[in-house]
Amino acid sequence: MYRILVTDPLSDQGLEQLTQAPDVEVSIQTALTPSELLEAIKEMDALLVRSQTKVTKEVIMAGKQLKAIGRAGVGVDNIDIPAATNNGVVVVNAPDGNTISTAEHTFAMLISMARNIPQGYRSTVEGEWNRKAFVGVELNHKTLGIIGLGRIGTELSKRAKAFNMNVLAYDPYLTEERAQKIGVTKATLDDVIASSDFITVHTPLTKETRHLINADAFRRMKEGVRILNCARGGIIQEEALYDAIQSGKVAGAALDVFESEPPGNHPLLSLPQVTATPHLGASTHEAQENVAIDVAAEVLNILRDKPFKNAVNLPSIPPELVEKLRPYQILAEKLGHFASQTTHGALNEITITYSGELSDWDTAPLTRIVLKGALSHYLSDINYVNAPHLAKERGVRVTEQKVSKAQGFTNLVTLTLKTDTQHEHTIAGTLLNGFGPRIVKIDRYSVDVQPTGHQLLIHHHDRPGAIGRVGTILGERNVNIATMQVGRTDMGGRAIMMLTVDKEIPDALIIELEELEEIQAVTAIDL
Ligand SMILES: NC(=O)c1ccc[n+]([C@@H]2O[C@H](COP(=O)([O-])OP(=O)(O)OC[C@H]3O[C@@H](n4cnc5c(N)ncnc54)[C@H](O)[C@@H]3O)[C@@H](O)[C@H]2O)c1
Ligand SMILES: O=C(O)CC[C@@H](O)C(=O)O
Repeated sequence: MYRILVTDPLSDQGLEQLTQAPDVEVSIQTALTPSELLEAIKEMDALLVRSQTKVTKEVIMAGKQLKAIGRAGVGVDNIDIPAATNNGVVVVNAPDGNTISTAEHTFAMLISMARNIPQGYRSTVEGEWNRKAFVGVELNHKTLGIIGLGRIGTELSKRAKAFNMNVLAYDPYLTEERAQKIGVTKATLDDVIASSDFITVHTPLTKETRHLINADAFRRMKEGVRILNCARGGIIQEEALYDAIQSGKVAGAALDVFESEPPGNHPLLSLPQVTATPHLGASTHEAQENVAIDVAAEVLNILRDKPFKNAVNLPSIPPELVEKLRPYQILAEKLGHFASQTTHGALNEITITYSGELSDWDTAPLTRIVLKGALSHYLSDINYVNAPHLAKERGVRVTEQKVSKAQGFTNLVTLTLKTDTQHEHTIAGTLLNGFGPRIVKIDRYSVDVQPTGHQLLIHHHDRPGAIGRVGTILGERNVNIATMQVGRTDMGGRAIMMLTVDKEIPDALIIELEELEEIQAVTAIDL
């Protein structure tokens, strides 16, 4: 039974798929204090939040069973992503469901700011009829500068164009081709700052975007510019905005978000030029239903070990690549596990070489799987999310190589592992069309081993009777040999046996085998 904690209000439709799932127990506890949250998270497999719950490192550490955090919305700045990654917790969001609502909200704020609708409303309900005080400006032919042309920025640009506005867009990832397709002018940040009548930000809050709009930026803006922030508090420096409004440089500001929420008695709210909403961008029935349904489905997929798409702390993989890589996942996992059980000493370095058809693909997801397997012998809490991080933290150098030729195979994955004892160990595997994964090389020896079940890797001297003696001892101990492979470098030299046996080999039997004169080392492997 999976236990899911929901700590912010989520739409009923989203929750329904959780409450009706036979393998899920849902606990809805909104408005928890930080210490109550630390207690409530203890036994939980997943946590679902919107933007109110602060998912700190302490919360993540307290969630000993935690596997997934779902954010019903886009921004994940209320979640400590590095802490989640380090603890192997997948963070997923619902990036698409509230795009239209937030773009519409931004546009609503843009028009209402241009026409002083909130101010006019307030004055009218207070009994005044002041038509002179609220003369506005048209949007027609004005320039809207959009900083961050992602999902919301793009939707907003369509609405602005419908109102005959010129749209300038700055986004470091915006290509000329995409700008043309959307029908906006690709601009530099300086251009947007200096040439716009309205400036709106639609970026995430990052190191680069924190205080992107600061006193210096306001100095370079047009007189009478109007500013919007329906993205994240902190992108605009609030004191600088206050000063720019007071000086007359900025004619109006429409804010849905603040550096600290709720903003309380914020100086900006005392200015008549400022209109504000309480983080309402995504607050429509449609958006809340969309994001809750999306994120609940994603979290269920994670818990049930099914594919999921919107992970924030895992690289996103295009669907066509997921399909291509899927058959290789088992091979990668088996090779990693094999390596973890047959490498002796502390791992210093692992090189993963992808050859043949694999050399043309993005193999980073396979590398995560190999690493998870290869380090699983040393680290109990390792998973796909934290494997690269834990490898780095342990000082394991990871290198990925691509080689077009695959030594006679269509594809080949080769792991070369080096330990602190200067021991170097190589394992190579391939995916045989129709037959699944095979280990085809162990150090210098060519083999053909199906990586499954209980196996014995025996290093021995190539002498008559060695194989027979191993077989006799196993037979006497009632261990049936299912398959056997022998490899040697040269006649009478070093050799290996790879046996698949029908049951787990006890330690005492390994010691007994190692006592045979021809045997150098015996390793039991479970795959
Ligand atoms: N007010 C709300 O209720 C509400 C609702 C939804 C989303 N949001 C916020 O709106 C923002 C945008 O959401 P989205 O879904 O469009 O995200 P998105 O990821 O689709 O778009 C963000 C864009 O910002 C660009 N960007 C990143 N760094 C930049 C920089 N330094 N300068 C310029 N551009 C930069 C990215 O390239 C990307 O195109 C996020 O901060 C999100 O949290 C707020
Ligand atoms: O949960 C909300 O309503 C806010 C969502 C919004 O800020 C987001 O980033 O998706």
